[in-house]
Amino acid sequence: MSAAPQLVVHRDKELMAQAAAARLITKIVDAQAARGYASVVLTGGRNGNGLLAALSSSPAKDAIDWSRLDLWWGDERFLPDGDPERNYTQAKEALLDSVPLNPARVHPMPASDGAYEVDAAAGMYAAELTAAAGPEHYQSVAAATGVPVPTFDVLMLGVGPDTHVASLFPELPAVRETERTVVGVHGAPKPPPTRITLTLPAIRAAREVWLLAAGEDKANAAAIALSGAGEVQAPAAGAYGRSRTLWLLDAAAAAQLPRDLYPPASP
Ligand SMILES: O=C(O)[C@H](O)[C@@H](O)[C@H](O)[C@H](O)COP(=O)(O)O
Repeated sequence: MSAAPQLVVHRDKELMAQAAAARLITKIVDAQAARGYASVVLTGGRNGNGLLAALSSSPAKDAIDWSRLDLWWGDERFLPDGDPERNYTQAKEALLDSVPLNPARVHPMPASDGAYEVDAAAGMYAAELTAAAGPEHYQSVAAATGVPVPTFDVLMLGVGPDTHVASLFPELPAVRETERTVVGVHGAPKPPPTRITLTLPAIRAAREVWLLAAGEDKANAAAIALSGAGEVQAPAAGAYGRSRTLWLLDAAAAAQLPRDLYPPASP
């Protein structure tokens, strides 16, 4: 488990998106310089898509070799391919359709109009993750499950007002999962009710986990998750990386943090 979460608070959600995009560009460029490729897990939601849109408009995006970037998803709404509510559809619109990615390295989660119902579809994605976990990933076993997954350089997660991350909602079965890396979700409180999600063991295989929280509707969730709540009651509290856990907030989302947690450099 990484050390205590690091917090960075930005003035507002627009600046948070821009600064997080710049941070991601640098992380990807550094990973590609060090290992020849980078592996990133995207998140759905307004903050996640805001970051992608900010990245799309950044002149520095061309520093990334898009052909050597592996993209995965932390969760997906189990809807037909192309549905505007799918995280993959929204990521394509925000960024992916405007950069020269290698399609073989982009791994959307299965859609509901494919060959599998949601639980089997989740199993297929778990198998795809394991197949991608080559020898250089040998150490990235999703702890507790024993199942190999790729060594993600950065895994990003939006944070819901109820402290959910990916499609891991408080008290539902998926947040308690310790055997599998990807599961189907039924009856999610955030529509649509049927989803696919990485589990906490898979999330924790990432080198770095970045949690994105902007807006006053996230203030209570951030305070709960960062004040020692349990991961079943507050899934965001269980989202941490092997070497770094970074909370990227705006001032509104940080408003209820205990003063001793509020980073000194914040505006
Ligand atoms: O499928 C989804 O909806 C997301 O993956 C979900 O986990 C999202 O990131 C949070 O609900 C925060 O969403 P907002 O950033 O829109 O508040």
